[in-house]
Amino acid sequence: MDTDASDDEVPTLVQPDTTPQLATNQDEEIPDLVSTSDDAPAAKVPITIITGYLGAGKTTLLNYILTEQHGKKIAVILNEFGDSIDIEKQLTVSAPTSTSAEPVSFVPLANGCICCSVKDVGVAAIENLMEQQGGFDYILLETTGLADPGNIAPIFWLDDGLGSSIFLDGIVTLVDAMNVLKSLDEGFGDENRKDGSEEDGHAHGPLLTTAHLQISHADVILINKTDLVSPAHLADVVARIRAINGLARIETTTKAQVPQLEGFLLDIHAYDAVTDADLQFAAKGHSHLDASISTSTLLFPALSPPQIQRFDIFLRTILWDETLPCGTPHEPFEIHRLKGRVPVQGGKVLLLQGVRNVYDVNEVEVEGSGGAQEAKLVLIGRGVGQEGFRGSLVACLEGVGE
Ligand SMILES: Nc1nc2c(ncn2[C@@H]2O[C@H](COP(=O)(O)OP(=O)(O)OP(=O)(O)O)[C@@H](O)[C@H]2O)c(=O)[nH]1
Ligand SMILES: [Zn+2]
Repeated sequence: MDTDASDDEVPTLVQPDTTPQLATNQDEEIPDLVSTSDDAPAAKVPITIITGYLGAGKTTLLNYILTEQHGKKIAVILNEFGDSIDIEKQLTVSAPTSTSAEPVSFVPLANGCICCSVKDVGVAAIENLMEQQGGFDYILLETTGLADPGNIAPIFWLDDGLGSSIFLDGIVTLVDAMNVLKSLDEGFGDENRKDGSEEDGHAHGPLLTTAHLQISHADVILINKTDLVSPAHLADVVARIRAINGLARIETTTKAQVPQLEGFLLDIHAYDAVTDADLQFAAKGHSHLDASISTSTLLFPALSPPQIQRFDIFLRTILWDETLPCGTPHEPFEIHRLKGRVPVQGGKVLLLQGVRNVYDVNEVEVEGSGGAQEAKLVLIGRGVGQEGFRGSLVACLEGVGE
């Protein structure tokens, strides 16, 4: 992809397979295991994607963040026009000031922030905007209510080698406490809704809705509008959402007022290091509370050095081919998010991150007894709770089929 910031074209949304970043299934090479120890280039601007079903409170959250004292100069980017509320309304009255092919409007906001709107978001488009307006510390991208973050996140989750001036910090999903269970069960008015019958004529199991996609990909989930529901209903909502996404941090809010911005919503670095704390919510095994999407955790012993390659084959096959390798029969599945910490005998740990078919493995040195710890691999998606995952992993690590 051309990342030249002077490029006049605003790129359209690109899929992982057209973007030379990290490891994708178009790049059949085994990704290098790279150390994270080398110096991170300074002054990269974090981008947080804010997603959520229609009316969940995305704009309310943006306004809250912008009016809080955060000491940051924030650029807000909306990837749609034509909503009648607050920020969106201002957009329609401002004149385009950009030289890019798509109309872009800037609106000054409180705290020296700006707001702009791009029809098609892309890294080069955003880098352009930053260059024109200058000096921003943070970018918030509000997606449309029916957006699938699994299509958006890989665009911003870029290889360091591309030298981008922005990096994906995290995905925040707003959920409407009153309506979310209905959205999960019915997917009303939902363009991403997938039920049993698909083009290939196979049944793919229970209904998958936009609400599922937005929850399964999230790093932070705000269950908003708690003033409209009873404590019992709220408890049901929390349990259902935790069953879908065992990795995200969950907070309940009214008017999207989070207790803390820094380190909770902003600057969370959800796509770099994987800490034990990041994996603490994901219980052993998996839950059946939601029929469509679940979180499943695989625990296994530290790898021996020759098993690193075998483990990578396992990862590549489940993420790129959506099949279980090493001779394991399985039902259809799809993986939305993956995180893991996998110790290797001798004191290294593999830190794993994945979104859809894009993944990254970082090998880091650890102090002390890294090799003695148990490995933990957390998968979020459809069909990830099936027993075959464990058998396939064990068979691959044993070298079956080599
Ligand atoms: N009762 C209640 N209303 C809320 C809460 N948070 C937001 N709202 C209201 O819900 C409505 C929708 O909120 P928005 O912030 O516009 O939601 P959105 O996700 O940006 O909506 P779209 O952009 O249309 O998808 C507005 O009228 C808000 O004032 C809350 O916690 N409780
Ligand atoms: Zn909105």
